[in-house]
Amino acid sequence: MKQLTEAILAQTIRVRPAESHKGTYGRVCLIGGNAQFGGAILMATEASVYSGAGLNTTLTDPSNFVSLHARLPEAMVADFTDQSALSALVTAANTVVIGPGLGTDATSLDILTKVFRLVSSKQTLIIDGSAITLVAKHDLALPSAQLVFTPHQMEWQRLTGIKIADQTDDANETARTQLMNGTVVLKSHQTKIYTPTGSYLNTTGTPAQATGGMGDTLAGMIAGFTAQFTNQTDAILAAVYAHSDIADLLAKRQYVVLPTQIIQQLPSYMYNHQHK
Ligand SMILES: NC(=O)C1=CN([C@@H]2O[C@H](COP(=O)(O)OP(=O)(O)OC[C@H]3O[C@@H](n4cnc5c(N)ncnc54)[C@H](OP(=O)(O)O)[C@@H]3O)[C@@H](O)[C@H]2O)[C@@H](O)CC1
Ligand SMILES: Nc1ncnc2c1ncn2[C@@H]1O[C@H](COP(=O)(O)OP(=O)(O)O)[C@@H](O)[C@H]1O
Ligand SMILES: [Mg+2]
Repeated sequence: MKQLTEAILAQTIRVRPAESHKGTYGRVCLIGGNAQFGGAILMATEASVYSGAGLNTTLTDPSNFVSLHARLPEAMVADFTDQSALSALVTAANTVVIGPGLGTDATSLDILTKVFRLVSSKQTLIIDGSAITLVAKHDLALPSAQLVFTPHQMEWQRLTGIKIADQTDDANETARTQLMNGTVVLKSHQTKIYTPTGSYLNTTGTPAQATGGMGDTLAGMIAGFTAQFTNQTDAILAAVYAHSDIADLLAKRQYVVLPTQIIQQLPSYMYNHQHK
């Protein structure tokens, strides 16, 4: 297993070409946030916007529209039960993220299965949070997209049946290949990334990060990075490294690091680590 180093940042974060526009930096569609978990999709969306994705649309429960717009006027919104909006927005996206705060009821399952039917092989699909739990519970067939699962250890246990104590590198890599030809970001205090071209250990991170919404934020960062940067594996690795590296920097002076504080740091952090 290779160790992730700071080199992944400059390798991935390019200097923006002058001749460009918002479309150059990718379209992200984020789906989640039921009436109870609106904060999760808000944080994922904010992370994608602050990572620099050119156009961001959030499909969520309408009860989240006002809070999302009040915080983040840059994002567009639509009702996640609106079939025609879902179809148009998912189809137009480069990267789709589904699951933060989606919930696991019948409506959530219906939205997830519709999204699985809509995505195609050129799109990156990030499956997080409730969406992982739903795939596991209903044994859903996976679509042909560039798949990225972002489970914590219990979500990985639900998906693969491998108990947390038995989640060794060999077992995880075998489970990944049985599941799909995509990437697994297995989150813990030492996050590991299993990709079709190799496995990586993240070397950044702090217990100051152990707070609700931290994974939702990572899912949004992975969306923002994959939408903008060409090499999808590098984009995922750079997002994982940056998410926890920013937390490490803040934790030098803070007891706890909030997800939204990491998000606030993204534009200056990426400026400092772009390709020279
Ligand atoms: N502000 C919002 O809107 C927020 C909304 N959220 C949304 O809520 C939805 C549910 O997601 P979830 O992760 O909160 O719940 P679930 O899937 O039941 O997993 C928890 C169980 O797993 C266990 N566990 C074991 N190892 C673990 C590990 N390494 N990391 C984490 N857990 C670990 C853990 O063990 P325990 O804590 O009991 O020791 C517990 O039994 C999802 O859509 C998410 O996006 C949240 O993001 C919060 C902020
Ligand atoms: N002790 C820790 N050390 C380093 N990173 C941690 C620690 N605890 C949690 N994290 C990170 O926080 C995130 C938690 O993700 P997740 O459990 O999905 O949160 P949520 O669903 O509440 O947003 C992961 O990126 C994980 O690596
Ligand atoms: Mg989570």
